[in-house]
Amino acid sequence: MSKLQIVYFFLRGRAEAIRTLLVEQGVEYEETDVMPMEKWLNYWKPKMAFGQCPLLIDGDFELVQSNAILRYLGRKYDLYGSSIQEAARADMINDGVEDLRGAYTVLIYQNYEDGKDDYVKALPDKLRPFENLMKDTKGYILGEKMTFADYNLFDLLDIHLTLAPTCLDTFPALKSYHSRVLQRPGVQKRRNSQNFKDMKINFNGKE
Ligand SMILES: N[C@@H](CCC(=O)N[C@@H](CSC(=S)NCCc1ccccc1)C(=O)NCC(=O)O)C(=O)O
Repeated sequence: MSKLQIVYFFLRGRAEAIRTLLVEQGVEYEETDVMPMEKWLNYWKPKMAFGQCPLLIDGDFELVQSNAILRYLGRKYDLYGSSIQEAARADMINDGVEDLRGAYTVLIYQNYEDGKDDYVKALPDKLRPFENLMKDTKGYILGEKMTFADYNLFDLLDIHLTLAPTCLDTFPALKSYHSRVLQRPGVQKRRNSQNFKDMKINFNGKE
């Protein structure tokens, strides 16, 4: 049985939630760096359905779109709740994560110097919905068991704590949630790995 393979840039970016899920679930995987840029542009990019990575290779099955990859792994490793309503709640929150991740990506790659102050000022209004959604849970998005969406929400909060270290200070549920996920043994295993420590968050080094 060949190992799962992640094809992406050597950075956290849109693959970190995937890596953390796999490490914590005890699933071994190999990582393929798409660089140098010539290799990305001439070899890997043309292979990608939408011209972008990450790509997950699972035997003869290949999947792009980071959220589709997370949902696939959620189904594969029983990280998608126990009912259609629970699955839908995980989907809803993951879609909310994607909305904020998209805004973060625009800031980082298109408007960092001029846009950071306004982004950080507006951040509480973007985080409050997550605080309201998480304040009554028993630990994670669906209660006591992690879901694929928890790995994405955790990564989203984590990269925002780098951007704005006090951004969770007025959101106690999110602050305790972030710490709770961070302290999970599998998450610690990922975070303490040299591979994680060597990776920037974003391609341009801005964070
Ligand atoms: N909806 C997709 C988006 C994937 C995506 O944006 N991938 C980026 C990498 S992830 C990311 S946050 N990209 C933003 C900026 C960036 C550009 C180039 C290299 C690395 C990062 C990519 O493949 N860029 C290279 C290219 O388009 O030729 C998903 O969720 O997987």
